Amino acid sequence: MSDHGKVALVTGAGQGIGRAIALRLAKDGFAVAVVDFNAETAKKVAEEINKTDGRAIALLADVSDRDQVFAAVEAAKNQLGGFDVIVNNAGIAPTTLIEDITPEIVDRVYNINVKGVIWGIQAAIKAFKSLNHGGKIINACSQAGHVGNPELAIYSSSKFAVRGLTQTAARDLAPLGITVNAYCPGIVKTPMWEEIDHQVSKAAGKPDGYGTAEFAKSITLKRLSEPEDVAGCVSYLAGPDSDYMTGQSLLIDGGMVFN
Ligand SMILES: NC(=O)C1=CN([C@@H]2O[C@H](COP(=O)(O)OP(=O)(O)OC[C@H]3O[C@@H](n4cnc5c(N)ncnc54)[C@H](O)[C@@H]3O)[C@@H](O)[C@H]2O)C=CC1
Ligand SMILES: CC(=O)C(C)=O
Repeated sequence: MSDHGKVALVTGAGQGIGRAIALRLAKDGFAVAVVDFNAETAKKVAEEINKTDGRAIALLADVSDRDQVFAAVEAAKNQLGGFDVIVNNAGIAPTTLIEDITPEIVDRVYNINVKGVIWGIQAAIKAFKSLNHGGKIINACSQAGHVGNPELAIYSSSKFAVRGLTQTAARDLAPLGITVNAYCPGIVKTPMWEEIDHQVSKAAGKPDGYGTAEFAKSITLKRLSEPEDVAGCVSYLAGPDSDYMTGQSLLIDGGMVFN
């Protein structure tokens, strides 16, 4: 309970990695705003936290909509009594073969994965400034933001953008006492990964599981990761032990990519 009394907001927290992060930050002592565009799953995760020792509220927001992100941060600040950490976790990952990419798919992925992070950064700055203190901004990147991933051109490029945003925001926001870092998972067992495996396997004319086996060949630690592996890294980035770190995009991918 090292961060008792602090407030964190996690987007895309209704399932998968975001859910694990919300549960972990609650365990660390944060009051947590569980944000998702799926009201039902967000409510379930908040209830899960409140049933144990934690404190959480569920908020509905589509991160691609700037006004909704600002409203969610404001609601978290008012209802939970502060604002210290934002985790811009929400993202989507449709497979995109280069020749089939359409303007619609580019807009959909960039509106959520890139603009959603920008709106989250801006909304957090506004909240930190109104409270006269700094804070921590944590963005979802990926190993796919370090190396181009096959069949994921638009997704991979969106995560390269998140890495760039993280570095620039770190430089711009340091004078305000705000640190900005990102986490870069490899293959995490979530509904997102299940769908990628299905699409990649189907495109290769193989049964489900083929895509996972292909990607997994490059995992040094020889296992896929659990959402909790990622949540542990985010717990560190949200807590005081990472105070002297900014602009970093931490690989937590079992050794798929080496810097
Ligand atoms: N699963 C994986 O292997 C990896 C995931 N990541 C990143 O981690 C983050 C979380 O991924 P997963 O948990 O696997 O995904 P997921 O698809 O299992 O869960 C994503 C959650 O975000 C929500 N969401 C999606 N679009 C939203 C929007 N516009 N506004 C609000 N909420 C929205 C969904 O409703 C869902 O609850 C993403 O940014 C993803 O790119 C990075 C590397 C690997
Ligand atoms: C989905 C993703 O970000 C991967 C495989 O790194």
